[in-house]
Amino acid sequence: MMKFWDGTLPKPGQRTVEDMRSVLADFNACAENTLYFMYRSLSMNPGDKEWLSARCLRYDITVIPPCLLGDEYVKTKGHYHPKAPDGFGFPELYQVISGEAHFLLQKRDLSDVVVVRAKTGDVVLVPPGYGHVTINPSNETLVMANIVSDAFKSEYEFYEHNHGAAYYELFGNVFLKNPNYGDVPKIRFVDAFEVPELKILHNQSIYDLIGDDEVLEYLNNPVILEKINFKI
Ligand SMILES: O=P(O)(O)OC[C@H]1O[C@](O)(CO)[C@@H](O)[C@@H]1O
Repeated sequence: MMKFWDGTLPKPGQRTVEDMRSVLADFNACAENTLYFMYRSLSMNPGDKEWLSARCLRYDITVIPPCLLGDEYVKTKGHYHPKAPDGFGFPELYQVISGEAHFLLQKRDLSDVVVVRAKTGDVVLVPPGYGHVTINPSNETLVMANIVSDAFKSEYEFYEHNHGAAYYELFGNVFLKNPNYGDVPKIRFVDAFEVPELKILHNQSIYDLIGDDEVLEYLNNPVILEKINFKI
């Protein structure tokens, strides 16, 4: 696997198949190895660390080796974010460092389900009010980075209770509706896109946004995204 971080890495959070069982298409799926590794709160130097912590932000890297769980591609567990004090859900900024990702996003009221297809270098902004699962639909390791507010706890209950997101992605890129959901919209498929007004650009490391005093403000004040009418 390529080197994805220059500094020392902390001990990662890990998810095994047992941690994931409640959200899998096949409850009895087996996997010997850890499914993914989460390196949280990374910074390259003390200045960046202080800048991030003063703004209550976090830079994480997640590594998801390829794996099939039964017929289903490996994925993150899935969660929603609560609302920020300004009344809009906390968003999250992602970038694929290497590999390929499908970001399966669903609105809380299930009025919209979107799959954002992203390849190496692509950026994806998860909008307020959307839960997210990241799928590795390839036979390469997916390495992705995110910057997110550190002022909230992820909410897993809905995904656990409903045995995953509204759809499962199976081998051959087949999306299967999760039978535990009622009526859900058809998936909208979109390619990852840039948001130039927020300096969110493909192939420009999101890490380089650290230190810019205005550009990541929407992560704690999501109303800013409302004002620029950001839509996925
Ligand atoms: O918490 P989950 O659903 O397993 O997803 C893991 C992902 O979420 C994050 O915690 C950020 O939302 C990342 O560190 C990681 O990519």
